[in-house]
This record gives sequence, structure tokens and C-alpha cells, in this order.
Amino acid sequence: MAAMIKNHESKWYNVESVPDCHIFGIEDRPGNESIPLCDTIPIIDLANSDTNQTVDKIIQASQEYGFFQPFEEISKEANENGWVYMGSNSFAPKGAYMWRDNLKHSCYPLEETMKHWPQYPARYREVVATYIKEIKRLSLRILEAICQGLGLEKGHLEGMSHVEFLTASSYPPCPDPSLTLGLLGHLDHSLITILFQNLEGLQVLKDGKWIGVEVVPNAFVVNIGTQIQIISNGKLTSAEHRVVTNSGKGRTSIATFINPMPDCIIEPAKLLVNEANPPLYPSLSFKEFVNVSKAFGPFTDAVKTTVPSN
Ligand SMILES: O=C(O)CCC(=O)C(=O)O
Ligand SMILES: [Fe+2]
Repeated sequence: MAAMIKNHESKWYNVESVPDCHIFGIEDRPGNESIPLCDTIPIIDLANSDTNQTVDKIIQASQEYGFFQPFEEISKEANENGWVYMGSNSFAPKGAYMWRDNLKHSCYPLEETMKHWPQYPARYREVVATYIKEIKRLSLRILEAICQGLGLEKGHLEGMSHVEFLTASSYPPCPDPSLTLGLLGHLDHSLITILFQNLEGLQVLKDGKWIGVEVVPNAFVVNIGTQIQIISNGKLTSAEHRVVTNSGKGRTSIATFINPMPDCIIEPAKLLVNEANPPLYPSLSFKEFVNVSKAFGPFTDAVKTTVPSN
């Protein structure tokens, strides 16, 4: 990815100490505390023929962690042009820059948006389009399981039109990971997010403590976004997460956000609301939610240019 934007490429290599502009305040930086990898985030085999058991596992994991790791066979291949390149000098929400470069673009509608994706590396469009088709299939299965597990009518979640939005990130090795963050703690404002990661670094806030998410071969990481938290009226949790850096190897991740269409109304599902369980969230279109809550913080304007509007 860095190779696409030549000017940024050399910045990270042979960095001997962390420049001041990348040092986070004490309250945000990871420090030297050793954070255990968590081996209890459920790993879920989607090929299990007992679908009720799969649904139960997904719901339980979404209540307890807001995260789970499904696996199944997937394909091995697996601005102005409608994509945004965020170099490491372009995003400093807490006064310090993230230790990462990333590329964001919409993937919906696929045939239309892919014409505007980066042209290099040469097979980028072809490989990412194949990947997105598989992710779409996987996301529908997961949304169907969540729908069933919440006791919603079939199609409540899968039937919404979905917009896939991709963020590919490169986290270079860092001379002092205690001072920096690859990505500051945040919530995803998606229905769900499906993440591929090649190395550990992702951490989830659970009961007030950070825990590390393991890399499980052939499994993705799925987390519940705020939109499902709203639809489930708080039954499922959207957990805060962040990315820490390491001094040894570069890390790459690909997050695909499964978002509602901009005009889709997101509200607690009627079936989950009654006198004893009043709605905890207002009813808003996804577009309004993004604007009113400044859902993407400083990203909001950048993202708006690539969120397709009807
Ligand atoms: O790179 C990662 O592991 C996480 C990325 C992420 O949380 C995000 O882009 O929202
Ligand atoms: Fe995230």
C-alpha cells in the first residue's frame, strides 16, 4: 500500500526514535504494561452443521466481548477518485499522530466503485473485488445468525441493503511501542466489521482492561458495530478497541465495515422493545447518525466523500 504513494514510503524505515508528534499522552499510550493475549474470545466454526449452536455462540460472544473470530473456507486470492489515503501525518485526534498509513474506499456498488480504486499494485482491483465478494457472503451469514439469535424476524438485518467500506492499514515497526498507538481506542460505527490481520496488535477493552486479540489461522475477527448495538437495544455490545505497535515486524490489516445504506433508519428493533425494555437509542438514518454524532470524528468529512449517497 505504501508503495502506491511514493512520497510517504521512506518515512517509516530506519526510524531510530519516535518523533515527538507521534507520542501520545500518558492516559492514552500503552506504556510498558504487558497486556495478555486473550485466548477466550470465541473462535467459531461457521461450517458447523448445528446452526443453532453457531447462533448461540455468536450471540454470547457479542454480549460478552463484542468480538468473535469466525472461520470458514474463503477464496485464496483472497480524494477525487473515491478513495482516501491517510498518511501518518494526517490524523492526530489526541495531539499525536497514529503510527500507521491507511487507505480507505467504498466498495459499494462494487462494479461502479472499483473503477475508481487505486490502479497500483497492478492486481489491486481484481484481488480486492474477489475478497469483497467473499466478505459480503460471510457478512450475510453472520447477520443472519445475529438476527436469529436476537429473535428478530428473518431478514431484519440481512434484508437491509449493505454498503461495504474498506480500510487497509499498514503499521510499520516502531522503535518504542510504549509511546505510540497504531490506532487510538474507538468504536466502529458499522453493523459489523470483518477484519483480516497478519500479526497481533489489536486490543479490546473488556471490563475496563485491554486484552489482545490472537491471530487465529484462517479466522477473521468480527466485531459488533454501534449500529447493531442500537438495533439490539443494547443487548449486544460494540466494544472499544485500539491497535498497539511492535518493534519487530510491520503489521497489515484489512477492515471491511458492513454499514447500512445512508438513508436506512437505524433504531431499536420493535420486537425487542416493550414497557420493561424501553428504547435506549433514538431512531436516526445512518447518514444522520454519522453527522449528528460526528461518528467518524475528524474522519467524518473524509468518509462522507466516499459514502455513496442515494
Ligand atoms: O487494524 C486493526 O486491527 C483494526 C482496525 C480498526 O479497528 C478500524 O479500522 O476501525
Ligand atoms: Fe475499528
